[in-house]
Amino acid sequence: MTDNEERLIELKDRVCRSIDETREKLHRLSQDIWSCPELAYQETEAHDRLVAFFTHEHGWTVDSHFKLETAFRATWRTGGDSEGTMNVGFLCEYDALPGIGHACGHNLIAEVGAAAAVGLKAALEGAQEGVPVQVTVLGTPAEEDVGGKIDLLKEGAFKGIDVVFMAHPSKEDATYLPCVAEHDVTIKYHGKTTHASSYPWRGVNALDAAVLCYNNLSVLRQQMRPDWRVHGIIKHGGLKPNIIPDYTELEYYLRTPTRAELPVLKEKAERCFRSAAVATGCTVEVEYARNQLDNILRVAELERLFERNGKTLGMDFTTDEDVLRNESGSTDFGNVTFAVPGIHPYFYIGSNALNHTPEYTVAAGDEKAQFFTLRTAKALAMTALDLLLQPEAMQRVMQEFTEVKLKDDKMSNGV
Ligand SMILES: NCCCC[C@H](NC(=O)CCN)C(=O)O
Repeated sequence: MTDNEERLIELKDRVCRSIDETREKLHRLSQDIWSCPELAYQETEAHDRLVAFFTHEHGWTVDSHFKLETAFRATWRTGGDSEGTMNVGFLCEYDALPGIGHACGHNLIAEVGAAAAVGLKAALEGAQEGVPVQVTVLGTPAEEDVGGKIDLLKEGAFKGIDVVFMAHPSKEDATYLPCVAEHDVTIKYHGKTTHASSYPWRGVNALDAAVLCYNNLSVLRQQMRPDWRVHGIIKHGGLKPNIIPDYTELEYYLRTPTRAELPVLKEKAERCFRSAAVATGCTVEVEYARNQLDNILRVAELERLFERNGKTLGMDFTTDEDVLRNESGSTDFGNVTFAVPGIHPYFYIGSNALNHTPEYTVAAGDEKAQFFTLRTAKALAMTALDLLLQPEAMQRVMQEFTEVKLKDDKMSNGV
């Protein structure tokens, strides 16, 4: 075994020990976020709690309200010249869902990011031979909405970060799950009110348009690729049965495995929106969210390193092809992966509950989740050490990142 390999093992042990030594503070952090669920862009308490956490940990430079009201940044760097310094990013999410609190376990995402960063710092600050590194923690709000990471990308918050890590609670350990491109769209129909019984023929029914729109999209599914998704709600359907609705509103999510396919689905969906207006005589407004979520650009080398570290800690990564191929969601982390190589693995938290259910909310606040959460943080920090101490591994990551980006560019440009 080479000296470097021995050094890597020692530093990985340090990471695990330091995370274990910080487990009480980390658990309190996670519990405080979990017990005060806040919606996208309204995560003020979570922001303040995380800022306080890093402020009280020595050595961090903390920027509160970093480019966004509820985003933050905490940085720590070893000495040495900035030239050779690798900047390793860890992301924290902390937004909850309406009505069901932390049903996606974002309190645990925050804990993983904080734990991995604290663990990596503790391991490196005591290292005899300096490893030039900057550890950057970014608090990224509103993943469940239009994506705070995308806003932060636009504001340059990821500039200078060489590799980025986060992890997401799930019902199993997975180095990767399909994370697809997604865009929110709001459809508004305008009609004309009249008495629904006395002279309905004099009205223009916006609810009819909404129902036709819903049905148009429901039949579109038969002509969609099986891995595309169209799903939504009628947010406003009218005021009273005897008033022909003159305004209705629907919100839909349109999803395709790659960002290149999304325009194709949008064109088909828009025909559904507009034909409902034609059929009823309504006018229609189609409004897309300011941010489109991109699919995750995968870097297999990062996944391989993470899986190897996770297995040494006992993580049991699923091999269920149905899960690995079909159980997809979206995340604004996808947009980050087109700017910075990164991984977004999933981790078991001691429950078989499904994300976005009240049962998952309970599981995300359960003490039982702590072991699995810290184990994942250790695996992330260990993977960062692989890159820091093995430049050839980082070179492989960058080479692969360049290749997959080129391949995506060609697909997006129809080349
Ligand atoms: N613009 C809507 C984004 C919805 C993102 C959401 N993400 C997840 O559920 C992943 C875990 N948070 C989704 O896929 O619906």
